[in-house]
Amino acid sequence: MAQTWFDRRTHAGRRWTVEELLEAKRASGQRLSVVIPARNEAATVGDVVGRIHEDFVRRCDLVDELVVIDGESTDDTARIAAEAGATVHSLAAVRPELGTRVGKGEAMWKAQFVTTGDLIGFVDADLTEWDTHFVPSLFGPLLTDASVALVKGFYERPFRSGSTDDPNGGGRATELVARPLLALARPELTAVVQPLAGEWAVRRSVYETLHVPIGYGVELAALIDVADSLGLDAIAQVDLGRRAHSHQSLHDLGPMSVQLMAAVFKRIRQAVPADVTLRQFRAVAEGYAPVVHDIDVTERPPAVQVAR
Ligand SMILES: O=c1ccn([C@@H]2O[C@H](COP(=O)(O)OP(=O)(O)O[C@H]3O[C@H](CO)[C@@H](O)[C@H](O)[C@H]3O)[C@@H](O)[C@H]2O)c(=O)[nH]1
Ligand SMILES: O=C(O)[C@H](O)COP(=O)(O)O
Repeated sequence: MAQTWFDRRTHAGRRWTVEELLEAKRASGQRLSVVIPARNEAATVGDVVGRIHEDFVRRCDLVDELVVIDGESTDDTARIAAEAGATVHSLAAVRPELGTRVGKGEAMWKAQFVTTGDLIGFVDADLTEWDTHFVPSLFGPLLTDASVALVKGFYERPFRSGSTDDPNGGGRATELVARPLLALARPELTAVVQPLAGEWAVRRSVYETLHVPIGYGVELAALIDVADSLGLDAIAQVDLGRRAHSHQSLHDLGPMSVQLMAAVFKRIRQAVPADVTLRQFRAVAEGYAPVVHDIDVTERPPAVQVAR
């Protein structure tokens, strides 16, 4: 099943020219939004926003809205993103009556209330090696095939830190958590090459029906829920080439992994507490110092169920 899907639904990047996609967009009358969730990404957000703005907002009208959801950054992320051409919304200012949780998924959920595109594409703000063709490549299957609801990007993932430069060493949470979880819980999704890719696109009409984990479970949840509700064939994947990002520390991937596991557990009807405590240990001179994380694994309801 997984291999059959892979053969049918895997596309080369740059398969469609921008002109072809502009034509498909005009013919279908659809509007496109690009959403960039960003929390303390002052070092990279200007490059990500600026280059997308230049290629697809200023030079042509492929992208109708370029939006950054600023997740309570304490650095200059919001100012830099606005200067580079994005419309910037602070997480807390979007539908404040709904409250605010800090997390990537929260930003992507709230993005639904400040965008209008029929198609929504997500791009991470911490990219250090990437290309603007990511954007048309992700929208290509949605603009050209009405049966596709969600498109995942995939790519080579180097791991670069200090003197380490391993061309395929990136994606620690992907390899140690997401892939094994899918192998156990949803084997039909194991042909998704990068299940955690932050670069993906979805039809609003589908996204607004999904429950959205407030943290890093957002990608796994969307994959599973779209496969369950619309079938595997509603998902496509596109080869984006190479992508590098700023790496989190191993210990910071612990809380992320709890959120990934919680999203999958909930989808196999395994009970999960609303708040999870993760306890890590650091060796110090006097012994071992515990580092305790309280992790929010709640989910937001489908946007269609939220009163406007
Ligand atoms: O509270 C947060 C945390 C992160 N982000 C942004 O989300 C993106 C990805 O976050 P990051 O912390 O860099 O995650 P990664 O370590 O890159 O995690 C990978 O794996 C995650 C789990 O699936 C995915 O959500 C990510 O997109 C994917 O890049 C970046 O633009 C962040 O600024 C927020 O907007 N709010
Ligand atoms: O997607 C992942 O697995 C996490 O973002 C970690 O990626 P990294 O190991 O390349 O930092």
